Amino acid sequence: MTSDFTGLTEQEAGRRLVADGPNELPSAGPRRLWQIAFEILREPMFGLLLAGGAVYVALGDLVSGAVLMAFASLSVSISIVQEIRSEKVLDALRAMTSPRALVIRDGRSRRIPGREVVRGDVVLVAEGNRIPADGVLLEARELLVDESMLTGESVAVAKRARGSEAEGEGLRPGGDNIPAVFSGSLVVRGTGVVLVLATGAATEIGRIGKSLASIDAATPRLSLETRRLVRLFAMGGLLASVAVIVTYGLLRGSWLDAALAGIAVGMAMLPEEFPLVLAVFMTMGAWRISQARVLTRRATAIETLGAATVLCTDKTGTLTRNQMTVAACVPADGSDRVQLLRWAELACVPEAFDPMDRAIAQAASVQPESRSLVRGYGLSADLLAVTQVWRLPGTARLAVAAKGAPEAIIDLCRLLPEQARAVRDMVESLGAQGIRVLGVAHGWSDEESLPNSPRGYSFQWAGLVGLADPLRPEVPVAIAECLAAGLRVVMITGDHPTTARAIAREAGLSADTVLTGQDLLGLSDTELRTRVETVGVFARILPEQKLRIVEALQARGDVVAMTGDGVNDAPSLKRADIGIAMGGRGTDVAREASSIVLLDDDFGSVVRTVRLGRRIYDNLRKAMGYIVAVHVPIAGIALLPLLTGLPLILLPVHIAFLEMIIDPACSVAFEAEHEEPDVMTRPPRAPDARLFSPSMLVASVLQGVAALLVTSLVYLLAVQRGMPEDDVRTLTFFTLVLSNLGLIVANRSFRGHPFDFLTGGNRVLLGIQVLTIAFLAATVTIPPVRRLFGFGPLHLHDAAMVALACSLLGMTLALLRWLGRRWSRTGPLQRTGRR
Ligand SMILES: Nc1ncnc2c1ncn2[C@@H]1O[C@H](COP(=O)(O)OP(=O)(O)OP(=O)(O)O)[C@@H](O)[C@H]1O
Ligand SMILES: [Cu+]
Repeated sequence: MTSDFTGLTEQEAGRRLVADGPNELPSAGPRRLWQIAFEILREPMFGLLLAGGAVYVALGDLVSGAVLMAFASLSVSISIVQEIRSEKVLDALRAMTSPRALVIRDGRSRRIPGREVVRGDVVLVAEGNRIPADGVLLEARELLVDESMLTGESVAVAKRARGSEAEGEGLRPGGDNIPAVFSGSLVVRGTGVVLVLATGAATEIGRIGKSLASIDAATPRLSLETRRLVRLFAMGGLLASVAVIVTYGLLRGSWLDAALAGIAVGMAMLPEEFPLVLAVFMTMGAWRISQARVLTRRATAIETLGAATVLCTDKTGTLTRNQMTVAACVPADGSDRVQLLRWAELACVPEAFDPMDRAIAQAASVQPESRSLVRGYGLSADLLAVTQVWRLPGTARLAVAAKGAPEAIIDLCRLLPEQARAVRDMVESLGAQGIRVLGVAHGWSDEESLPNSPRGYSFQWAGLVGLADPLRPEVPVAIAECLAAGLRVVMITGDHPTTARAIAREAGLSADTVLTGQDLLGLSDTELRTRVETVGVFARILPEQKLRIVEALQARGDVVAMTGDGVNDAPSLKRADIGIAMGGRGTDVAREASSIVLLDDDFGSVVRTVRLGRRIYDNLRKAMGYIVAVHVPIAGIALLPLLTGLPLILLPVHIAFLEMIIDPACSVAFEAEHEEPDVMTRPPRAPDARLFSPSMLVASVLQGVAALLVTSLVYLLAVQRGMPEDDVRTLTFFTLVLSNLGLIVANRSFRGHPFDFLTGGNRVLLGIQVLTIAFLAATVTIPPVRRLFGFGPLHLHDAAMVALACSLLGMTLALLRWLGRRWSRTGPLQRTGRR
């Protein structure tokens, strides 16, 4: 049918694309620069920096005021650059999720992004597609479309081809049997050829102004958890800062100094890094995953992936290549291979792109003839067979051909028990070699009485056709990796149990227990729940039954990842904790129901994504742990002088300096951290494990307290030795900055070597460490900078003291790490998921 249309030329299409604009709905779109800037300027940290600057100016210290302003604008610029980068990433991902359209241009069919469809394009639509634009139907074959998106009416409507050139213009959605289709509606069944009349905002859906949401950027659980913690810290910071201003003002009388001290405390305790880190990790994570040719449609997927305990995978196309060849033919008695293949070919949908049909057409190598299709019967839940009725040249009667699951064809042919047994034996022996077996039947019919079901014809057995579909080469390794990572892999297929088992064995799955769709019917939900624990292969499963399997697994506490591609898979993909759609083979419906799309349908990508998901989650925890830890000594050193009446150390400039290290360290440096050696050998994280678990908070606070103790020790010793205030500040601040670097190192790896960034393990981190030390050196060697920070000279024995203190801290942190690891090996941290 496609050969009847030539469509537009590429040049013409290009011209129209420029003239009419892309086929997109005006959406919220990417945020503009000023919006990003405005959001950043609303951050309380920026307000504190400004207030600090104002107080310095009021004190007559213009230089410090200006420096604080400079820090403020620097941190705003960094944030803006970061945000623009994330916008770009999200934009690129959005473009990839936009549905594709199969158009005919220059007489050839080509798959293009939906946004490039133009007026006048000829688009082929099939079951599972979203209609990319408004248009009139040139052809329609059993076409049924769901227009609920536009009409709110949930019953799918039938469509027909237009009767004349004039028909089709000005039609509105809704109403049965009209020859027009509309952008955003969904093909539920059948196929059609659409001539596009309107695109983008000119479509019906564009006029309503609805948008097809593509990426859902929400991270409910993580962001909720983070928001709660931020609120807690912010309240604490606010209270502390007010308390400081009041007590300082009352005790020492100088209210401007009091304000500076209060602002410093506020800055020290403000947890502005949490949301920053979450945003950076989620966008960078989506980007990293897209590098593995996998698209995340929901940011939550990254989080959930690491917790998955069961992976339900389909067989054809995911574990196997979906490249079929006819590997065996068993014709009926008195017939031959040529006749069998000829009937098998007649049982195929014309111009099919189903690999089975293609393989059969190729093996049959039929000559073109002037046959015409009279009627077709598709696969249905109660009859796994496809039947076609043809008018052939030279015969008055109609030829009927059917092919499908052998049981279904046996049923259609009403074979005698012993004949049926012989067929089943043959199916078993072919299936045991991993070959998919189809039964073929043929018959003749008289014109007048075409029945509503294939069962209404009288069929003769034609034989069996075996199709080989080899395993993808990467599958056994990928499956072994999943198993090592504590991820049980279960096959769910529509194929025959014997074939399914053979392929499962080859892939390295446990195939000892096979449950069929028939068995499933006889099981109650409770029985199924106990059975799913041991079943490795589900065979002859109807897509609708997948939902029951997913629910049974979830009822046992499993976190289920599940692959799928068909329209009927959508409910189970949606229900699964992580729905994985095939980007190449999959329908738009399946994609929209999934949280992850594999762009090249490669099973190996699932494993790579699990691995990345675990790494991202690990790094997120490390970053969050570091942020908690580092604020303890900063807040402590800001408050200590106020409690003891000793000289003040930290002014807003110092906090700004510290934040300049902390921000990039916790976001980009931790994000770039490489994976733990055991990412894929440890069991999945418990599904209810919190990002901020009490044990993690305790560990971080302990680290922070260690840093605070060491820094206070230096501070108190310096005071006690009667050093001038500037010298005390220098010593203390140096210790604080170096402890900060120590805390980064201590948190960057759970198990790996903490110092391997020195050898190139994490360049970003190395850069940050080097810059920090350089800047620190500048604060004592360049006199104006030194004055700005209120530092004295750093003598050799002072430096030795700092070094000593820092080594002490290093040892304490190493001890804490060791203790933490021991505890996590034996203690409650070692969770293996509910099983
Ligand atoms: N185009 C077709 N022509 C004839 N029979 C078909 C066709 N498609 C499917 N069948 C029959 O229906 C059965 C179930 O098909 P279904 O598409 O549900 O799963 P599958 O392709 O076998 O495997 P998987 O679920 O792993 O993708 C097939 O095993 C086959 O016997
Ligand atoms: Cu901070």
